[in-house]
Amino acid sequence: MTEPNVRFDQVQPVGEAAVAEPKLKVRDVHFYYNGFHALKGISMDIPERQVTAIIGPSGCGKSTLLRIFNRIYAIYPKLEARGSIELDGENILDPRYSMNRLRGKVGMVFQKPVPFPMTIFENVAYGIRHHEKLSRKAMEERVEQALRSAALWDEVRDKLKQNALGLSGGQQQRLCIARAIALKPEVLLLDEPTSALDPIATGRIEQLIEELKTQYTIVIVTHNMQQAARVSDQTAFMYLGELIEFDNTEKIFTKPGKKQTEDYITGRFG
Ligand SMILES: Nc1ncnc2c1ncn2[C@@H]1O[C@H](COP(=O)(O)OP(=O)(O)OP(=O)(O)O)[C@@H](O)[C@H]1O
Repeated sequence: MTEPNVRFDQVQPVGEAAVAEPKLKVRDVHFYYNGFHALKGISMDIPERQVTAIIGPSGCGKSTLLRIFNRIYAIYPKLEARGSIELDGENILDPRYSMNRLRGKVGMVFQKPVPFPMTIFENVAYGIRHHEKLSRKAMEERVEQALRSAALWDEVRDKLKQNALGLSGGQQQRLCIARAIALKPEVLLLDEPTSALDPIATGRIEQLIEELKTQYTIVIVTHNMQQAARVSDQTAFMYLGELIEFDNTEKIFTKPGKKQTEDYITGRFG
């Protein structure tokens, strides 16, 4: 394993998508799975209250990068991240940045909806209780607000005490989004959030992403290039652990700057 010998403030982010006030500043990030070099010097600026999509062929490191943004890897031994990721100016990879604080600021929704085997209400309330002590009334308001933001309230308002596992796949995924939103995060990470859903449920989630970006900085990993083109403002194309190109989504899909990007979006590989 080689130690990258750089000063992070000297590393320039890739692409035109660099913005004046990024929410997340990623600088020379390397990631190792038990010695396997999975991310190779990623630098990018993720703009606030916009949707940034990460695309690329299977195994290129999309999910690895996304998971670093809330340091999920830290719960596993032998996984190691190098470099820096500043969230509002503070390096979240620094072990002194508390996990609890990070989880409050950066929410995550996974590929397969995984509601807890408890009531719909409790699914949303559970995480809040770990972070805050609210009165019953305040908790009810917070849960309702989260379910409304996730465009699920009207469908579940009369069955909050029913088990969440009885919801459809699309509803379960919106519940997982509500659960993440309930903690009032600033950044929302979505790891292929619609890959287990039918086209109608997918459309609802895409519409929801459009609405949520007025309040949250969203980063989405998707295999579906049409989806990246539809929902995102910026797109990052990765290949073999490297960030090849990062630019406005329209530019990436109409006039990519790199041949590898063009080959990928035109279906020549991947
Ligand atoms: N737990 C792990 N242990 C060892 N290697 C891993 C682990 N997870 C991922 N990798 C490797 O790291 C690289 C990046 O994986 P990652 O899951 O981030 O890719 P991806 O672009 O999200 O792929 P996909 O689109 O197939 O989900 C791959 O080579 C993968 O085999």
